[in-house]
Amino acid sequence: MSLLTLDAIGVVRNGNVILDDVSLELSRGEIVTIVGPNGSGKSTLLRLIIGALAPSCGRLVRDNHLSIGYVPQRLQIDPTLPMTVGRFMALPNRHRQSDIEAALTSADASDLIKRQLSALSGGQLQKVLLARALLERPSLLVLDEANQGLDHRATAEFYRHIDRVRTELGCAVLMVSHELHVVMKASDRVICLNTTVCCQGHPEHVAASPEWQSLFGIEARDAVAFYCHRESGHAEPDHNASEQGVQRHAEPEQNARQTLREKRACRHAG
Ligand SMILES: Nc1ncnc2c1ncn2[C@@H]1O[C@H](COP(=O)(O)OP(=O)(O)OP(=O)(O)O)[C@@H](O)[C@H]1O
Repeated sequence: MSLLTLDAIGVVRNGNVILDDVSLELSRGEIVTIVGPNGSGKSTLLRLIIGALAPSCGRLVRDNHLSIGYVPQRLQIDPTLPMTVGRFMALPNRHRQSDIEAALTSADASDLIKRQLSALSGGQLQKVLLARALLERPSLLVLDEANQGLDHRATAEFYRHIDRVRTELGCAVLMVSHELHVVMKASDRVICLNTTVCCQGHPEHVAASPEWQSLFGIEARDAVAFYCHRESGHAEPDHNASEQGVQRHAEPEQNARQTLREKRACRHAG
């Protein structure tokens, strides 16, 4: 059974359609990334999933045992509020000190436990937020641009950590990121959102799809292909989206498929 099912979800705010006809499913153990341009509805979709926002239409079904750990895009901290990282980790639910220390160590943030929250750098704060989200051992970890502020090396370690978390907890991971080439390599499935779901599937196939290229350009495709190729040692990346690897949802693409079928029919006929 899926952890989470969204069926034809729409969100309208102040007369603006922010999400339209969004359907998706999430299962335990998978890492799924939502990509899309600025203002395409990614954070709204995450807020809907964590229950901070109600859909205007459609159906959202959560598994009875679903528990969500959420790492927000940003956290406003009052600089006058005295609050150490250790204290912050114990809110709102109490945890054993040993569990807090283990979570911070696992997020490479053990040296921050006595520091003031308001004095952390952006990258340090993200590590602490991730550690706190994992304390609850969620069945779904939701990350909204959680690698913001991390340098190149810390970002690579961050995604290795997410992969370990997925294995250890068996949870699903749903994340949003603009670091397309890095985040896509770390994902099992990519969902390309632009108010509605344009296409979804295996990262390399999505990056090679026409919908992706019309949103992000050829350069983004090549950056992803190069990165995947270099990291995996695979043979030459396939720039032609395979029909198995990517599900598209745009009308022009249906026309393209039709043309493809016609071409194949011609080839067979010839
Ligand atoms: N309460 C609201 N009322 C009206 N419009 C809103 C509201 N909340 C968000 N929007 C609009 O919805 C659109 C999607 O916003 P959202 O923050 O979900 O996008 P995003 O894909 O996460 O963007 P970014 O990549 O820039 O973080 C934006 O145009 C935003 O201005």
